Amino acid sequence: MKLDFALAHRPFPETRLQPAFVRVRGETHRLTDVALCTPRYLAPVPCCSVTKEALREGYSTDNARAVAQHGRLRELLQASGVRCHSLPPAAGQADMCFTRDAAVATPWGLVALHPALDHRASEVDKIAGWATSALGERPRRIRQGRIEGGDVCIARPGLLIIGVSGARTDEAGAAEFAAPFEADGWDVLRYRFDEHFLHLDTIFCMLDEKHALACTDVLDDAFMAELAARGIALIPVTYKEARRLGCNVLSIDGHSIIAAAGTPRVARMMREHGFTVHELELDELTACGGGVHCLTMPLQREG
Ligand SMILES: NC(=[NH2+])NCCC[C@H](N)C(=O)O
Repeated sequence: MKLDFALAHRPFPETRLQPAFVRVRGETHRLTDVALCTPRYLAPVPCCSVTKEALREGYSTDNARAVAQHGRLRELLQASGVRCHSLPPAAGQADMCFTRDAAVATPWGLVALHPALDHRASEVDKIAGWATSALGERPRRIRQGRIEGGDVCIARPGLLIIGVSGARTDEAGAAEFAAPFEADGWDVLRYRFDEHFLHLDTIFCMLDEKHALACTDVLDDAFMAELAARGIALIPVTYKEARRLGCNVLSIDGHSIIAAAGTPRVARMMREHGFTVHELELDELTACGGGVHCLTMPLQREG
């Protein structure tokens, strides 16, 4: 763990006394620490299109099976050299296993976000309290508008992409989150899309600094041109694959990728591009609208 973070660059004086344990400067740098929350209380809340469809098809959560699937994700992360930190699950917090959404690690420490839905917003105090006691890191809090972590992509040092559907993340939330990045000279790209797609990370996900999975039949051409202008090549995922969370993967280090099983064509394309892909059966979780990216809150990446 590096503790020599340049404090002079911190735009938040109130966090100056905190150790810089939580820090991510690029979404695909070597992951060393991640926060997970076991899906003991996972339940299908009909708040996103994928979960609504699962419910229409008769899905109900088998929590023992969900916990076992999640346990294999944890084992794979640990086997990949990633330290896993556990957020205690709580009854009534049906989506809390999707740790990505309530807080995000930035170059300047952890930021507790401002989710749109009540049951997701109630996760934030828990995570902020946990970060303070378990990690010794008091997060900055977003108070304006709405913003959820699935819409935040710290693509690489100097480039932040924020998904703005107006529902889970809106302009005010995006602006407050982006302010320190902009102050530090980062290029901030806002991508506005329809709330049907829930979060940016269901249709766009970085693999390394120059490659991303992208639901190219959904993303608009202007956004794809912006990505191309920044040297990011897109591996095309279809709409149906994206609904199975085929776009929603975790890059361990820019080479090794963890993906939910169920979109073999996407896994094959990633392998053809030279990535090592680990596929995990996670159907209890994907039925509730989240894949590997949503299930992981990176706390620290090298670099
Ligand atoms: N980062 C993500 N895509 N998270 C998925 C969250 C799914 C969860 N059911 C919700 O609607 O909030």
